[in-house]
Amino acid sequence: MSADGDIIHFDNVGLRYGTDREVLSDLTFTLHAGRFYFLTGASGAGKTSLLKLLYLAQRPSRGAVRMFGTDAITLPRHRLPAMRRRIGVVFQDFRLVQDLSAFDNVALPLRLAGHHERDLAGPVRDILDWVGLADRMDARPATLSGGEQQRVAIARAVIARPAMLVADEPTGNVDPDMAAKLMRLFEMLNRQGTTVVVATHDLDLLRKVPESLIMRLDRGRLADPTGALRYPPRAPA
Ligand SMILES: Nc1ncnc2c1ncn2[C@@H]1O[C@H](COP(=O)(O)OP(=O)(O)OP(=O)(O)O)[C@@H](O)[C@H]1O
Repeated sequence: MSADGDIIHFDNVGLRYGTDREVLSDLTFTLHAGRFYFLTGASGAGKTSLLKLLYLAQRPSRGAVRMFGTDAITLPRHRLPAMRRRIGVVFQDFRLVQDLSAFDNVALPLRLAGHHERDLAGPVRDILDWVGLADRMDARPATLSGGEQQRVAIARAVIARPAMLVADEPTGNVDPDMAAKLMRLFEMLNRQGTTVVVATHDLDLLRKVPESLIMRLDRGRLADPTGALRYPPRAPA
C-alpha cells in the first residue's frame, strides 16, 4: 500500500543477476515525495543496483515496487518510457551522447519532452552556466575532462525538473568546492519538489545537506532491518 505523498514503495524486494546469489535482499522502504535521500554503503554493497531498480533499468527478481502510484513490476513495456521521463539520472559513467555537444546533451530531455526550440536555449545556457561550463557549451564529451563530463551529466539530469533525481556518485570527479556547489543545485531542485536520491561513499557530502535522510546498505540489505530512515549524525563540534 502506498500512502499519499509517497512516490516509491519497495516491499520485500530482492535482486539477483542471472543465477548468482542475491545482491539485494529483503528491501522494504518508502521514499516520500520531496525528501532528500543519501544512499551509502561500502563498495559492492549494492548501491548502483538499487539505483537501477529506482530508475527502472532493472526489474527485481522478487518483491513489489510501486512508483508514482503505479505497480512498476507489471507496468506494460510501452508505458516505461513515460515513467522514466519523470526520473532524472546521473550515471556513474555519465553516458553522454558522444556525437552531441554539451549544449545538445543537456537539451535532450527538453527536446524529448516536446519543448519548442525557442524555449530551450535560455534554460540550457543557464544550467550550463551554473555548473561552470558556460564556455564549453559547444564541446563534444570526448574533449571534456571527467569532472566537466560529470557536470554536463548533472545538468542533463536536472534540466527538465524531474519528479525524482537519482544520482550515482555525482561528485566523484570534482573538487570539494564544486561538490558543495552541485549539492546546492540538488537542494534547490529538491526545494522545488523533486525527490532526490544520491548514492555516495563520501560521508562529508552527507553533512552538506543537513535535512537529508540516509539509507545505508550493508551487503545488499538495508542496515536498519525495518528500512526506517534516520537523520545523519551531525559532525562532532
Ligand atoms: N551486471 C551485473 N552482473 C552480475 N553481478 C553484478 C552486476 N552488477 C553488479 N553486480 C554485483 O552486485 C554487487 C553489488 O554491486 P553494485 O555495483 O550495486 O555495488 P555498489 O555499492 O554500487 O558498489 P560501488 O560503490 O563499488 O560502485 C557486487 O557484488 C557486484 O559484483
